[in-house]
Amino acid sequence: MKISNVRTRVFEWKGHTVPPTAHFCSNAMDELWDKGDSMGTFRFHGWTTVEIETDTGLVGLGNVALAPRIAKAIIDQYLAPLVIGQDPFDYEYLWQRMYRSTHAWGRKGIGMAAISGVDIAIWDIMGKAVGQPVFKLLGGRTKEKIPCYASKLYRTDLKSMQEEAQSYLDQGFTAMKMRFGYGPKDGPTGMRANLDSVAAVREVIGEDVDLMLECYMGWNLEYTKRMLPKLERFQPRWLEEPVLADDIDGYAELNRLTSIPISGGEHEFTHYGFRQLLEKRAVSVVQYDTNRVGGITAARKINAIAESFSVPVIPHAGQMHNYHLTMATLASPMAEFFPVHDVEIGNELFYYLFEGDPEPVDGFLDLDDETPGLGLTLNERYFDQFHITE
Ligand SMILES: O=C(O)C(=O)C[C@@H](O)CO
Ligand SMILES: [Mg+2]
Repeated sequence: MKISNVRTRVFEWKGHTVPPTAHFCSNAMDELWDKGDSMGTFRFHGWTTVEIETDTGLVGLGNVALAPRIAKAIIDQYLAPLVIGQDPFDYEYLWQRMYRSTHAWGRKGIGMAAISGVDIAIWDIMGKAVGQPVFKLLGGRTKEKIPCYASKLYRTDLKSMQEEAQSYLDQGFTAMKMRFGYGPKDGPTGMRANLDSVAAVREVIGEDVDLMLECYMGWNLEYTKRMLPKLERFQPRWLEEPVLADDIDGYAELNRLTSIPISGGEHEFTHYGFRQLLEKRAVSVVQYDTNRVGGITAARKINAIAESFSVPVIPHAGQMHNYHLTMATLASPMAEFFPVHDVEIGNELFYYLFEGDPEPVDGFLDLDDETPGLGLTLNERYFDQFHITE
């Protein structure tokens, strides 16, 4: 079997979006004097799809969620010529071919995200070719079902956050993630507002529900050090991405300081990047996203390294490319789940573009043993609400 064609498309949402309010989610722009629309750079309102065809008529579907027009250009100009004419089962060779030939500029960021999209499509083809779900090629079923946590709870008024938290309890979730709205520039008042929001959510969910706290790189080392002792009484499951992804020593320092597990990796790339994070004991929870980190070929290597450090892997974002790895990996105890709702920050856009993701029932997801590949197709129902570039 040979790869005969690589088709990329960019889908940019032009439908209704819910505008985020001020202090919606702390993020890396917050420390600048002119924040402007600070969440602007962190919205995901576009996606690149990668459809890889074979001479046997199979089509594998991959995707990239970062900088979609650039991802498309990289795949069209650089990566497609490297995989066309090749056997998709030579996936390790193809990954190395893409990685090494783009090494001067591709190792991290959008170069690696583009490689991820191609790699995910190749794994989809392999599953379809042998008539097996991808998780069966990765180690098979390590759990009866995948526990998942509801991930939204952006900072709004406390009553709305409490109602939202209650709605996840009502749906059967026993774990959820909330976002902070304030950071170093907001002073003691912001610090108090951050603590009040955690207290408000804890008040509703009690002590027996896992609560994850997301900073999205909107804090700094000094601020985080001051926050950690104040947060300990809420017993969070983890504190996520407190500082910039590049400050690996900062992560390591924080992780040593506190009983709260520090999590990260959503903005890290390849097994080389994660080896560094793990060797430095910088994170207590690994959170790569398969469609950024180097695809399934890189993610499975990271899983093996993390297992050897006894660090759990709980990928960013849920979604099928991550769920298959989570199902096949004992070191992955649960998955993130973005609740389905109107398009807002863009995490939920996946459901408008793709079909096939399992719906959680009582806080658990399952994957079908009979659906070959990743089990994902394009959802044409909303195509008229996207600007589509071939
Ligand atoms: O879900 C996460 O971990 C994210 O970082 C999502 C991002 O949109 C910030 O909330
Ligand atoms: Mg995150």
